[in-house]
Amino acid sequence: MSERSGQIEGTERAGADRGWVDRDRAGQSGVDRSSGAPAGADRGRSGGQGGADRGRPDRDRRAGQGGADRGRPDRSRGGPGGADRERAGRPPRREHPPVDLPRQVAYEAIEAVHRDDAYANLVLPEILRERRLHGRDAAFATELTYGTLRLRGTLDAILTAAAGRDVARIDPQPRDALRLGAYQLLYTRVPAHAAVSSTVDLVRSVAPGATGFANAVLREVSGKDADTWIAELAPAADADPVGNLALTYSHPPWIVRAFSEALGGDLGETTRLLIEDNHRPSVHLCVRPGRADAAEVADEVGGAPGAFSPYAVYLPGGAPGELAVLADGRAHVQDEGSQLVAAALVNAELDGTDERWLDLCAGPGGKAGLLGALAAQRGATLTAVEIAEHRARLVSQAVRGLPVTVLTTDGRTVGSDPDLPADSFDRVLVDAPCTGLGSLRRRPESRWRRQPSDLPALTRLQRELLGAALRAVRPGGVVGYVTCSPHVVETHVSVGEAARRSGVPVDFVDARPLLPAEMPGLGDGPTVQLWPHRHGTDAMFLAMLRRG
Ligand SMILES: C[S@@+](CC[C@H](N)C(=O)[O-])C[C@H]1O[C@@H](n2cnc3c(N)ncnc32)[C@H](O)[C@@H]1O
Repeated sequence: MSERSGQIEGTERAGADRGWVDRDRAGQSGVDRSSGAPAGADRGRSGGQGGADRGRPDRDRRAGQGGADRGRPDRSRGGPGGADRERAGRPPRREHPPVDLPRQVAYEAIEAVHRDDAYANLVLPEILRERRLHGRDAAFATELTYGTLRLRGTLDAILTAAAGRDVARIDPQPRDALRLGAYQLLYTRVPAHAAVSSTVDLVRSVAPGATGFANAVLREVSGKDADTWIAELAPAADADPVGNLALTYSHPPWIVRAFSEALGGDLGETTRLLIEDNHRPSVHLCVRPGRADAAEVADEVGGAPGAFSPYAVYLPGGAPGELAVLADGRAHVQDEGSQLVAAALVNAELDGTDERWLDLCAGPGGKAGLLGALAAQRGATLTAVEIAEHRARLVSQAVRGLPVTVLTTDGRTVGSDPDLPADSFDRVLVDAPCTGLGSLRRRPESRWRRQPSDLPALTRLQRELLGAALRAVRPGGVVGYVTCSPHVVETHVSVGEAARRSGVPVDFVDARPLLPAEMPGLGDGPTVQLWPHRHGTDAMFLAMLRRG
């Protein structure tokens, strides 16, 4: 038994070469802070959700929908909530056959993601806390939740075949239970009888009428292993390579196509990326320069210094928990790739003044935290702009004690807002709202939620924000354009269009020397694309521009 499978019951899996199962196996609460949503479509995925919101997107809060009235699953089943109901004078729920708690928790998290548009990395820790699930049980619940959500595409194809009808025609509750059951059967070492009987118990408790159906479908699923199902169901690789990869590695075809295009059509490398996307990455800390040293913090938290960023520490488990180093502001949670692209802005050479820095899309404040700490060391100040109020509040918290002014406004108002004068900043970062396709590892459901139809509005915003940045920067100053998406429309096309339309002279700066010298696989320049499978980071894109 491997080190990993020793941590939780029966999760060593079939198909190890596909990297389907989380490697770190611990509860993740490291919310990825490197991406955001456009104004008006802000899904608030990077925090700011109070406990009552159960990790649902902000639009729910704006619509005034409280958690309790959204028909969330009844937490009294098998948990402490039952006694609460009685104390509150409400009738106890009908007793159901007991469902073991880790699977119940995983089911509730998956259901909340699909029914309420919740984010797994926000809603799961909350349910774990409510249900007081810790240690191995919490790790097992996390594994089941993340794995089932990631592999939904493949699982649905298999369930469709096994059920003899499209999963879309199965009611949502038994459908989610079946996904959870099929995941255990095909991708974990949970014994088949345990996977089937626990799932049938679950279905009996949430959709009693579907119990027999679920039993029959799971028995059909259990008749073949994952590889055999995939060989039967995936389109032939030579006739439809994208369709084959999409089904085999559980990504929507449009995302496979986008990755392949960004990787120059190299399907071997695309495959490695898809495999990496199905792993859960470790949580990275950014140790703030001037406040602490990465090697010391690595010792303190039992982690390892990052491979590339001088500020990075890799945490050993999946969850940063209540680390002192986070509480006292010496570090924040941030993917190493995000650290590298923020630091690259500061590494670019400048002639003349170097005092006024601008972060035009700052919420929730990961890069502003690092830029603010670097500004403090260099005697500069940072203006951090964020359009969404709650995210601007997060920025203010993130930059406490640093020479940073937070403005809650539209970054496109450069030139008309007196706080954002044109031609005046020495360094400007545009960490643009994007599809977030570069951080699918951290958000298991997002590959199914994002749609190609999201692209036009996002790319328009990206171009407008980069145009504003090019107005804000002084002649000779530098602008860093960053996305946590490798989609070429959001990277090369957006940058090219914005530069062309800006009306100011702009030159590309080779971004590669602005990253650590030992970093492999940075391509031909002048832009840089980081990759999970090459660098262990999110797929951050960086273009560095100098205004003439
Ligand atoms: C990718 S996220 C930025 C992540 C951030 N730099 C960090 O490292 O934590 C993009 C942010 O831009 C904000 N945004 C969207 N439209 C904006 C606009 N017109 N002006 C300013 N901010 C905007 C979003 O609300 C979101 O918080």
